Amino acid sequence: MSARLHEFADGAALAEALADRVADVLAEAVAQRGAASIAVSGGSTPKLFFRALSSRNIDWPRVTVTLVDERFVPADNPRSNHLLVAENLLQGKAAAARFVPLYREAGSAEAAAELASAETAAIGRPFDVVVLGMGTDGHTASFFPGGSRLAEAISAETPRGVITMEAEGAGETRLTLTFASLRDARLLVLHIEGQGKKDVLAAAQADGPETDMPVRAVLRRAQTPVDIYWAP
Ligand SMILES: O=C1O[C@H](COP(=O)(O)O)[C@@H](O)[C@H](O)[C@H]1O
Repeated sequence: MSARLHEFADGAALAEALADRVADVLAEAVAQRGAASIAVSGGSTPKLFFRALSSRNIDWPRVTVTLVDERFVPADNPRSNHLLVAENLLQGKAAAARFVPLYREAGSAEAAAELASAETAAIGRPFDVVVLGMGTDGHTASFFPGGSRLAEAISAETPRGVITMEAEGAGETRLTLTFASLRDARLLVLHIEGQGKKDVLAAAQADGPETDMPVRAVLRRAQTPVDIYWAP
């Protein structure tokens, strides 16, 4: 599947443009279907974008926000993606959105994944918007090279849902939406910043196994063309 590259002078310009684009797609979904959905990533990259999107004038009570992936930690943990979203996206106008977390206080990460699978399935499919990030190791979502369930996570045969992932570079056990949950989003964005990640992207766009750079699964096999948003 082809990708389209959108380049910006800096992260602030990217954040505003991406927020405009995402807000347009969410508003259109609300107008056409009465509801909209977005799955976002964590990490250090999306903060400015989250703040820009939170100020957009859309019908937020009709918007459901969830996460592409999460660490198996409670929402008050500084490494929680839920916390990042709560502090930066679910603010201002966007505080009225419904948020579906992936972490649950369940007995195990597997039990949490089952609960999160059921609740994310109820959001409706496909997602209107998915915003992915990428690590310098070529992971996206929690599809980590060497991950314990990587083959299952990126298989086209694995159903939509949330599964657990353990990997050396991941720190905590992860909860991640499967590839099938992400591949057909109406707007599928890969948001990366910095020359280092542009170089990683170029490597991912070259030949090689998906298991070495799992972002390749999305770049090669997503049903929706990937919109790559990049700033230095
Ligand atoms: O572990 C994660 O990392 C990626 C990339 O994060 P960044 O800090 O390099 O922006 C992120 O997309 C993913 O959601 C997160 O869990």
